[in-house]
Amino acid sequence: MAGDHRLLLENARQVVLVCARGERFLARDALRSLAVLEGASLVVGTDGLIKAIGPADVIQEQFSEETFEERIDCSGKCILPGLVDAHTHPVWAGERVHEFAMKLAGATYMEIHQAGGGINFTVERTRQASEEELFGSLQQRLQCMMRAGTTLVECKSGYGLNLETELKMLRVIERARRQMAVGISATYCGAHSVPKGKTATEAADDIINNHLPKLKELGRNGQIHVDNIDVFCEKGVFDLDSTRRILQGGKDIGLQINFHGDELHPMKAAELGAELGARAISHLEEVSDEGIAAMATAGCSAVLLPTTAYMLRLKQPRARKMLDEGVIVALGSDFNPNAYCFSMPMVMHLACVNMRMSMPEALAAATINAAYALGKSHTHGSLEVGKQGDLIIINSSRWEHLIYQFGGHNELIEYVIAKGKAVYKK
Ligand SMILES: N=CN[C@@H](CCC(=O)O)C(=O)O
Ligand SMILES: [Zn+2]
Repeated sequence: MAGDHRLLLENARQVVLVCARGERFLARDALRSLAVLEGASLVVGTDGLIKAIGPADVIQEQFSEETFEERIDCSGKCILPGLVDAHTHPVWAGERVHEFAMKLAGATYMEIHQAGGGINFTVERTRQASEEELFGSLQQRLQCMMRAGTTLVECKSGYGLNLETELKMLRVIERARRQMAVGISATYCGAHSVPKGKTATEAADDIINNHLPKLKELGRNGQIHVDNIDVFCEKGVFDLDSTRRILQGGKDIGLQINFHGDELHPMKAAELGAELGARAISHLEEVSDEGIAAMATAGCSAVLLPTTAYMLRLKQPRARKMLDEGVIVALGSDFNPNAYCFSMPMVMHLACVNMRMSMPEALAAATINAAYALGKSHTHGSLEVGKQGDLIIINSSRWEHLIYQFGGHNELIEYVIAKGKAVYKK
């Protein structure tokens, strides 16, 4: 049914704006409490953007003569921004549940990786998979993420390593970006592992001389849109020098730098990222004090991944130190065959319990700061007039239940809305 506006959400107990003054991220004292309206309504226009937010009686008065394609009574419920997942690997084929058993029995991530398991195992299966098969599984995975409240997600390639399969993965991500309601930030991660038969230097040369020029060409003619460049900077994978060359090459063709660093060993990845103007660095379990300070000064966000430290029983990244020093902290699910988790509400819960973040810090990290990590916080990550109408409605009178009820999001989330249209309804 056509209307003057797309959606009216009426009389919510709480509308969690997250921020209300056009902030591009929240850090330090701004994280003490989030902007929340009580007894409020929200309007999304036919363009999918938020048109108005305010006290329920004011909105009722202001829009009394207008019509809406859909109206939802939110009495007793909370409205929050759609969640932003700043780090996922959702395109792959094959099964690695057997590796979970190996890890439970004591094997480390790197022992499995060096024995040909881990990323390289998934690379072989993904190379063999058809584009159709990869798209089908990606679609299902993204639907599971949306069901858990995610409306913007970063999606990496990186299980191809050769140009042919990396492009196949990026085409699959591009198809999802065009066809699905969820917002996607696409990341080229051809340096996720050193392919068999090559050294890290040879792999870096191949990426710089062959992969990046092809990406530039495909981006120019509108075939594939890639936002970010990623490298797994790790002992036994890509060293600091190769990482630098690849990231700089990506930056030179206009990509945002957003890479894996200081996960299993201290690599000085944070220092490198700050120097290169990286938008984000993920993991950081082993980051140095100097690296934290450099990231804070450079406005380089830290994408923390509580599922990884939990599943691999690693030491937790020092979220408190980063927050205290003014680093922009974001969160991601790290969905991949090693960390099989679709749920940002569970990620926020783990961040609170295991990394000692507060609930406002965790929600900001999973909304405005995650959007910042993807270079999209001017359009996503908070409920403000002019931003995209991506939001969730939960059946609870306080927003904190979304974090508190561990694994309870399926019961709590009543609607997931993207650009003002319900993409999930309980
Ligand atoms: N650390 C590197 N990459 C992934 C793991 C990928 C895999 O094991 O398949 C991560 O972020 O956790
Ligand atoms: Zn990752």
